[in-house]
Amino acid sequence: MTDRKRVVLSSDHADIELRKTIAKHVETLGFEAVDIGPQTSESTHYPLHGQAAAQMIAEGDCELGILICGTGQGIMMSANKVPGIRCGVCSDTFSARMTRAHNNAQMLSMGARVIGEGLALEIVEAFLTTNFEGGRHATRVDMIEA
Ligand SMILES: O=C[C@H](O)[C@H](O)[C@H](O)COP(=O)(O)O
Repeated sequence: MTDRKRVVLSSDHADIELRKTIAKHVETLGFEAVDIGPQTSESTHYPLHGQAAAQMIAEGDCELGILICGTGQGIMMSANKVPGIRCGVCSDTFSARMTRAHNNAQMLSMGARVIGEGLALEIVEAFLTTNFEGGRHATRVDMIEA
């Protein structure tokens, strides 16, 4: 039995090695990494993977999620089609903090062809270690959901 928050990870073929490196980093930060693949770099379709990961959050299997595709855009759009999911694409740590603090995003998306590994790991840490501030931001997030 663990009380660590579960973080689902998925990607398309753009960079499965970056996803695996991030999964290890997620564990070192004290979270449980739930890496749902894919396991090979064979060309695949990002909507499948964005939707599968988002569904795990929507169903309560995981609290947070991290997605990777070439730009972070397509897999983010796919995740955001799942009701109740808020996923932001981030290429900087400020945005990663704010998408948690102000938007209560459960999912972070990044572009493996946009940023390098070092920055990706810092963005992940900023995202996972920031909490939603609530207050006026909760009113706005409720408006998104409505
Ligand atoms: O938003 C979409 C992502 O960037 C995909 O990773 C990208 O479109 C895949 O392109 P390709 O099939 O040329 O590797």
